[in-house]
Amino acid sequence: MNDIPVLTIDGPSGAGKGTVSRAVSKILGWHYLDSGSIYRSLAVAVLDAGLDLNDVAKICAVAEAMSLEFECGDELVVRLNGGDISGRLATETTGNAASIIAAYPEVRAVLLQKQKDFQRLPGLVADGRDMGSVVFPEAKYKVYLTASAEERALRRYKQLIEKGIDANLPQITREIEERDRRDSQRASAPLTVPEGAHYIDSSSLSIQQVIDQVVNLVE
Ligand SMILES: Nc1ncnc2c1ncn2[C@@H]1O[C@H](COP(=O)(O)OP(=O)(O)OP(=O)(O)O)[C@@H](O)[C@H]1O
Ligand SMILES: Nc1ccn([C@@H]2O[C@H](COP(=O)(O)O)[C@@H](O)[C@H]2O)c(=O)n1
Repeated sequence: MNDIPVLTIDGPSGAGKGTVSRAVSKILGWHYLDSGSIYRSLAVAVLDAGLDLNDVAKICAVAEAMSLEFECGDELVVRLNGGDISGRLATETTGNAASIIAAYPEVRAVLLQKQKDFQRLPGLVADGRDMGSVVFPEAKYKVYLTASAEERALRRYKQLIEKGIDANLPQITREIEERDRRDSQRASAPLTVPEGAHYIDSSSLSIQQVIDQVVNLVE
């Protein structure tokens, strides 16, 4: 435990955690941890190595060996072992593989310290599934951000189309529901509303309304 303030924003896929966290971290002048991008980067490394997604020992070895660099500008730039993989992180293939390997407690244990290391002055905004429950349980401010599965699927669909990535709405809805089920039912660090978290349902809120609520919580 130290005195560096942390704001955790947890919630299911497509709830707006990343969008809101990036904006709030800029307003506060705090650092930003997109923990999902760490799991996604590992998924890219594992898929590139042609590993079986059930081979926990080899996945852990890849997680221990991988070097990740993050550059937080307008767009997040992520380098895996020196190579820019930013363009590959947003796909549903990467997200689904990330969700499968994230269920292994051994994998989570390897990635735990890499996430804690982001806690630096003047403060940190951390988004993910277990930020307020496991990685930063002592965080001063906690938010649980959600929205209906239909709304989240629609947001993800529009986001992928805007990025020029081929997308199919019924398939995305199925995948989001499957990911919700896997992330919230796994035994290790499941998606949950952390104790003391401020609950926001953004289904009918604009991005700006959510940002304002979160900033008010801290200020
Ligand atoms: N309140 C909102 N109203 C409308 N669109 C939103 C809202 N919040 C976020 N979005 C849009 O939804 C999409 C998904 O948002 P974002 O990537 O921030 O979600 P996320 O919770 O970080 O998802 P993941 O955990 O899968 O990375 C983005 O295109 C974003 O602009
Ligand atoms: N703290 C976290 C963050 C992410 N995950 C897993 O990674 C998958 C991808 O995350 P996104 O936030 O980028 O969508 C997600 O579905 C989780 O399975 C996690 O377990 N813990």
